[in-house]
Amino acid sequence: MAAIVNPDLDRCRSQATFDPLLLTYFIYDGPEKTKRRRFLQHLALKESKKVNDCQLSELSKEEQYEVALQKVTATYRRIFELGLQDPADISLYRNTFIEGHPFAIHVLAFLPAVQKLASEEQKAKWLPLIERFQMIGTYAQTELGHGTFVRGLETTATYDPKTREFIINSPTTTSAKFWPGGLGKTANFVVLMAKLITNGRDCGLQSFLVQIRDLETHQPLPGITVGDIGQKFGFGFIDNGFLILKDVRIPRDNMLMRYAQVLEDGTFVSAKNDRLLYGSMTLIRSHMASACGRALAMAATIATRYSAVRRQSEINAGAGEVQVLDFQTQQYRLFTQIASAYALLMAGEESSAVYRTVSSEVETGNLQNLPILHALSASLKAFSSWQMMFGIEQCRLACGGHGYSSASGLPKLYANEVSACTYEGENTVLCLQAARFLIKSYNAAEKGEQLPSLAGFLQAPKGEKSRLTENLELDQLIAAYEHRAARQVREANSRFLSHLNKGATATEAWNQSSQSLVEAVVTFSHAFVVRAFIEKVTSSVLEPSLSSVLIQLAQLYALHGITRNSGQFLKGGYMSDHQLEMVENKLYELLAALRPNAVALVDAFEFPDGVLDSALGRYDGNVYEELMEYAKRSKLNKTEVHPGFFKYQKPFVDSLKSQAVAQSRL
Ligand SMILES: CCCCCCCCCCCCCCCCCCCCCC(=O)SCCNC(=O)CCNC(=O)[C@H](O)C(C)(C)COP(=O)(O)OP(=O)(O)OC[C@H]1O[C@@H](n2cnc3c(N)ncnc32)[C@H](O)[C@@H]1OP(=O)(O)O
Ligand SMILES: Cc1cc2nc3c(=O)[nH]c(=O)nc-3n(C[C@H](O)[C@H](O)[C@H](O)COP(=O)(O)OP(=O)(O)OC[C@H]3O[C@@H](n4cnc5c(N)ncnc54)[C@H](O)[C@@H]3O)c2cc1C
Repeated sequence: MAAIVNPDLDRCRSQATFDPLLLTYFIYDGPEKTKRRRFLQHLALKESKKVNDCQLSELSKEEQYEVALQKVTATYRRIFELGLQDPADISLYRNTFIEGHPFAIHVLAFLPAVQKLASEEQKAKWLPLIERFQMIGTYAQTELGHGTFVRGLETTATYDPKTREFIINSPTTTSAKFWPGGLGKTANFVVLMAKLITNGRDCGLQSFLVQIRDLETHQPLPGITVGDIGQKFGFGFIDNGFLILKDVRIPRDNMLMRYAQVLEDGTFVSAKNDRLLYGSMTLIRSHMASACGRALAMAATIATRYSAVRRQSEINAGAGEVQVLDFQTQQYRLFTQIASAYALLMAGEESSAVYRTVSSEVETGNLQNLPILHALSASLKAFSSWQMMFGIEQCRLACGGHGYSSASGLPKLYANEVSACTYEGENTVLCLQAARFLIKSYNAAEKGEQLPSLAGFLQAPKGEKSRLTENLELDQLIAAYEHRAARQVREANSRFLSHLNKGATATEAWNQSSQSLVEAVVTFSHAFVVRAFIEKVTSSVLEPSLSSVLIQLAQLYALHGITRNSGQFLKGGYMSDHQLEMVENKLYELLAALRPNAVALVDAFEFPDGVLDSALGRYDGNVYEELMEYAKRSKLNKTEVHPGFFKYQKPFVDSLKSQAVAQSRL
């Protein structure tokens, strides 16, 4: 029997001015893909329940690990049985079946690292085993003492030409590998980043395939000390681990030799470009805007549906309590996050497309656009994970007290997803990487050189004024963001030069201007996202009813950024006070205009309830019933009287009672 839908939520749905199904097609690339998506999600949820129906977030870390392992093995068993081949189908099926699992780094980093860094011969030998999970691996780069500064890694791989082996060592406490996902208990292989030493010479960082556990007994091999790193902020289902290597010998052939090689006599042949070694990091970074957009879309769905169901306080005295979604402050909080989710999803599509283009160029030996890909993937990874982090928290706060309950699904979403600000490169550090590209491009532009299109905005004439009017022209919104970015890059460059002129070395001057550089990179990414959002909406063939709502959403995204950073748009008189006031007024108008469409905008993401895993975000809006059920399931309710009552509480109360009696007798 179909569940009765909460009438407030039902009414919100009926108020929509567009057909959400058309928006779903727009998000997921047409009716065919949407149909397939629904089919796979339905199948995955049904089968997942059969394997184990418990909620991971209700379990201890050890239990989470075990259930996640049970589920991920069942997932892949089914993926093979179903014959799924398309990576998009596989990740959709897996991510619906299970929210997270210990094979994540095997799939996301170990496999791509071998694909990218191994020679053809090595790939032919290892990839079939890796793809069929006969080898399960992780990407072991970070050490206790170094994550960011990769050149500072201390693990050594010393070549012994007599035996044609590398001898791997962790020479110091800080050289222990630390953090790799799946290392603690799951992996039997690692792609290991280590300093290559051959013929007595340090040849810098290289990658090696190292077996760490026996394939049958799973015991660590001789010379290997390995384990889990313990409780974390989130990601309880992944066994991030540590690894210490002592005189571990691997054959010469286990160095991943696509780009650099060590010959049998120990001669080192260097790569055409050392940075190719960082390829799997770039791959993940390039796809992270989409992943962040998805996470924010989940949070926005939960908070928006709940805000349609939740009634509290009156706007007009005596007229009854209103849906909290009717408060302008709530609309501001939530609609700006819905807009951000869409913006990140579109920007993610764009950055994945850039990744595909540049990586196929790299495959043919053309490295010309590698710096562009690095700058874009690094800066967008940082920007989108920061926006997602801030956005999920806004959604959680927008749910009031119930947002603090695990039943809302929001605490675990935040705790898991916030790690994206750190893994694959700490955000600030990645911004500073992108800053190198922007500053170089800026100086090239000053010399009148042609710039790649990504940096083309730096060539815009200075001293322009904004021509944005009440019509909120989309080209003027892009122009405003690109003007702001160009100005921030120029200012950061001036700071850098002024420190140089005062006698600082280049690296000191860079450090003294680094906050300014990071801010410039944030404005650059923001401009990229605004452009990607607007271009995707305007270049797609859409029903007018849908197109007008998406344009409103893109305008809201852009206006929100202007009001939050108004100082930067006012600088140099680019925008006038009058324009800024107009922007604020228009933003408030857009909130009211989007109100009838809010629920449809999040419904269109089509997150199944089983994926949202939230009492507040249920499609049927039966929030209160589910919250009560959730409370009743609390483990503390298993007994009417907790044993702690007799162990601690009663003796304590009784002791005070007898003391009081004793005192009253004095
Ligand atoms: C459908 C398709 C599906 C596809 C699937 C796709 C996947 C989908 C993904 C979805 C995800 C959701 C699920 C998540 C689950 C959990 C996952 C958790 C995973 C966590 C894994 C990790 O966490 S794993 C460790 C990552 N650990 C770092 O991330 C270290 C940061 N640290 C550095 O990255 C370097 O250390 C740092 C700072 C650059 C300095 O390195 P350094 O000192 O050597 O370099 P310098 O600063 O001197 O720079 C020297 C020159 O190299 C240039 N350059 C530098 N990097 C470059 C590069 N990558 N490419 C090109 N060029 C590069 C630079 O631009 C300079 O160029 P120039 O000189 O011309 O300016
Ligand atoms: C959930 C999770 C999963 C992970 N999975 C893996 C994995 O599978 N494999 C793996 O190898 N690693 C993994 N890591 C490690 C991760 O990649 C690193 O933690 C990350 O790259 C940050 O490096 P760090 O820890 O050394 O931070 P640090 O660099 O020590 O950062 C501390 C502070 O110093 C600042 N800082 C550092 N250097 C600079 C600089 N040059 N300029 C300005 N500021 C600077 C940072 O901005 C930050 O504020 C994982 C981490 C997490 C949290």
